[in-house]
Amino acid sequence: MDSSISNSPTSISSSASLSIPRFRCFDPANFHPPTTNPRFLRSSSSPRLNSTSPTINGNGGTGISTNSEPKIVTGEAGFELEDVPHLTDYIPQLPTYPNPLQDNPSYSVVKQYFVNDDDTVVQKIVAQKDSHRGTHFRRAGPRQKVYFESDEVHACIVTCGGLCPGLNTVIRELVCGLYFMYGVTKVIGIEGGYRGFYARNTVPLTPNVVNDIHKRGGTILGTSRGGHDTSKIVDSIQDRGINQVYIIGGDGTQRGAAVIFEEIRRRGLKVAVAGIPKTIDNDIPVIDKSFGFDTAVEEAQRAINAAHVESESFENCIGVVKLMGRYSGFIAMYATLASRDVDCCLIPESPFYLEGPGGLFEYIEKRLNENGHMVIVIAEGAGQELLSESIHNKRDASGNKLLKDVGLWISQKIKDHFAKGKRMAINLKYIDPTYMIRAIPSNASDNVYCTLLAQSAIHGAMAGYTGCTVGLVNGRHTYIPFYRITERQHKVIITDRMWARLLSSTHQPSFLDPEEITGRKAEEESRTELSNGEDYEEAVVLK
Ligand SMILES: Nc1ncnc2c1ncn2[C@@H]1O[C@H](COP(=O)(O)OP(=O)(O)O)[C@@H](O)[C@H]1O
Ligand SMILES: O=P(O)(O)OC[C@H]1O[C@](O)(COP(=O)(O)O)[C@@H](O)[C@@H]1O
Ligand SMILES: [Mg+2]
Repeated sequence: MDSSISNSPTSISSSASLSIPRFRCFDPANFHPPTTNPRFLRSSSSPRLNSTSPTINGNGGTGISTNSEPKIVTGEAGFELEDVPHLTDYIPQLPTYPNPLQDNPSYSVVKQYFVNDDDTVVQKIVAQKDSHRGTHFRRAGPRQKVYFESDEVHACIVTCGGLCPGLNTVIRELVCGLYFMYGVTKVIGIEGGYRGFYARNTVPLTPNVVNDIHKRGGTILGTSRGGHDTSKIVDSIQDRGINQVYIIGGDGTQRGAAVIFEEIRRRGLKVAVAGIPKTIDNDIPVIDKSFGFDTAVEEAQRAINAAHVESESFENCIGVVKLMGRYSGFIAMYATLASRDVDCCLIPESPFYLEGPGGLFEYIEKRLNENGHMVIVIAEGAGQELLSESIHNKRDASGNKLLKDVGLWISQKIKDHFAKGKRMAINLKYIDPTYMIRAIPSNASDNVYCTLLAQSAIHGAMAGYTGCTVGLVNGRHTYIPFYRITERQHKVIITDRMWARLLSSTHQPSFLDPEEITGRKAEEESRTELSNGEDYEEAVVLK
């Protein structure tokens, strides 16, 4: 990267200081969407960047964009930056201040502490000789200039959706990071999720208050589903004089954060909105892995171990463990791979069947005959189509489909099958640790991860970035536009090598006939081509 190029938001707000950057602006006339992805369709008729903007930042210092269409900047060799919104996109001429970190004794020893404003992180790291450089995200980290003075900041933190190990650590590190890195003392907690903005009191958060909370599971702020009333939430933000909003939650929460950001932008408020993605299911795309996931997988080992001990101790015994995973089976897959005691892992992405050749019952009988016991791990969203006769259309307050209890269902089906005609006398021990794996404090490595996520969010908000979430991409912290992580779910790809590793470790049947496998491979391949390798990339990030 040419170091003489200045693309900082500061240089943008003073158009006189603009230098010629090597990034080309988006040119709709020459742009051919590589995919049917809605973000491209949405913006195909209108420039995503001010066409006079020569920099990778904000509004380019030349005009105010009136909506928040994706900010895509293209460059040489297929380089594409999916940039995030900046406060200067809709509030020009914002003053900047030197980053107080430069006077912080702890950080003064760091050689190059501030991140270059034009640093980006590539999404697809496996490349071939002639590969296009592909999608990039803005690198997270502290900037030399900030858009808030320390005593001007009034931050709030909210946690939404289901629990996940590490929520308290993120809260702690947001409070401590704001306080110790940027001298921000006004931080409040919004209680009980989104509805807390307008229906509950707030709690003042100081380093003292949050000092020990990372040792506890859950969230000290409470959480909820539903209750997202955008205008009431933004009214509350405005009335309370909040100017930095830190929102910790999953895909639903980030969708909510995106509309809050749009409303804030519409009202022209100097309020930075930063998301921190939370999902125990690891179902958020783009990012390497969500915080708390490792902790959950580790805790799941205890349940699997118990199932193994039980099943080993009784004749023809089957231990069944149900784990979380509504639409994505990552917890079940990783817990299975880690344990080595699991004989069969069933996930939502891999349809299975019970009866007949190649079915689950046949496999169970075979394993019991060979080994006298077996362990089955089932993700809560697996096999829901088999329960269809009893499927209802109930949804939770956030609109998520309520699942039937597949653990109980499959346990009963197995019992009935072997009881029928006295086929085989079996024992079955069903363990449902569902909430136990998410209600615990995060482990050491998740704690460090949470710290970095919180700090990235703070650096971004202080630097004026908004309307984005922080996320680890190929081991680097980045700022990712909201739409990018809410547009689809991250799922296990069963034609990928990781699932093959699982099949070869458990020796379970794939439950797919060869024709189906070929069909699925072709489907995955065409999806990979269409999306310029993004799905493939998503599938491999956890390898
Ligand atoms: N499309 C949406 N628009 C606005 N708010 C949403 C949307 N989807 C979910 N939310 C809100 O986000 C919060 C959390 O969503 P939920 O799906 O329960 O959990 P998660 O964020 O973990 O996926 C809820 O308060 C819900 O009302
Ligand atoms: O019973 P609850 O609290 O709705 O949570 C159950 C759901 O929460 C999850 O753990 C995670 O879901 P979210 O990421 O949407 O919070 C799912 O696996 C599970 O279906
Ligand atoms: Mg969700």
